[in-house]
Amino acid sequence: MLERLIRSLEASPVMKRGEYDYFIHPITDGVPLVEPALLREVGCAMVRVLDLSGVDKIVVCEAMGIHIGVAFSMMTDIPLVVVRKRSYNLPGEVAVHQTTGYSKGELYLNGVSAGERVVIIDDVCSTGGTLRALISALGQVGAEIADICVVISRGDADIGRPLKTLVRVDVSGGRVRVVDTCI
Ligand SMILES: O=P(O)(O)OC[C@H]1O[C@H](OP(=O)(O)OP(=O)(O)O)[C@H](O)[C@@H]1O
Ligand SMILES: Nc1nc2[nH]cnc2c(=O)[nH]1
Repeated sequence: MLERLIRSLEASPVMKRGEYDYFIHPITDGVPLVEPALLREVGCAMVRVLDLSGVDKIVVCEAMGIHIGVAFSMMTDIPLVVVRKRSYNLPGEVAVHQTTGYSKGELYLNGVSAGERVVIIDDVCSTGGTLRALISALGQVGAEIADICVVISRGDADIGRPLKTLVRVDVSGGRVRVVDTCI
């Protein structure tokens, strides 16, 4: 089922961001372009693996969660919340710190209330810093996290909760290899 994703990942270029080996792929970077068939394949797989029972909202992070979140929201009719990298100073906004393998910044959550049931989706989990920040922000507003899924995992980050992954990759020697798939 994930043939397009697997084929395109194994053709991904890898570049250095400082010491970090960073792969470049349409789903994780939006470049050179995002094929609708690839986006559909990812969206359909996420619909199959995620537990959506009673879910009120989908939570994604700017920027590379957005296209996946839009596809998933249109397929499931569940509203989408985008966690932003700048503040809107709206009442109840929650700020958390994000650290990745190559960057640091702040994330700002709006639009989720206490008691709401959400799923988190994202393009990739590497150090887990982004997912831990999202989990912390959702905990601070009192939301219930029903499920979490990323398209691609690299490494074995501990996010303190179960994480579903469409494909696991190894990035070494300047290459991406798919080592496991969930379906
Ligand atoms: O597991 P981690 O080490 O946290 O890495 C994963 C995060 O890295 C990327 O986000 P990034 O903040 O680089 O921004 P972008 O989505 O704007 O490219 C990606 O979209 C994930 O959210
Ligand atoms: N595109 C891309 N995004 C990432 N986010 C965390 N690691 C990576 C990576 O290697 N490539």
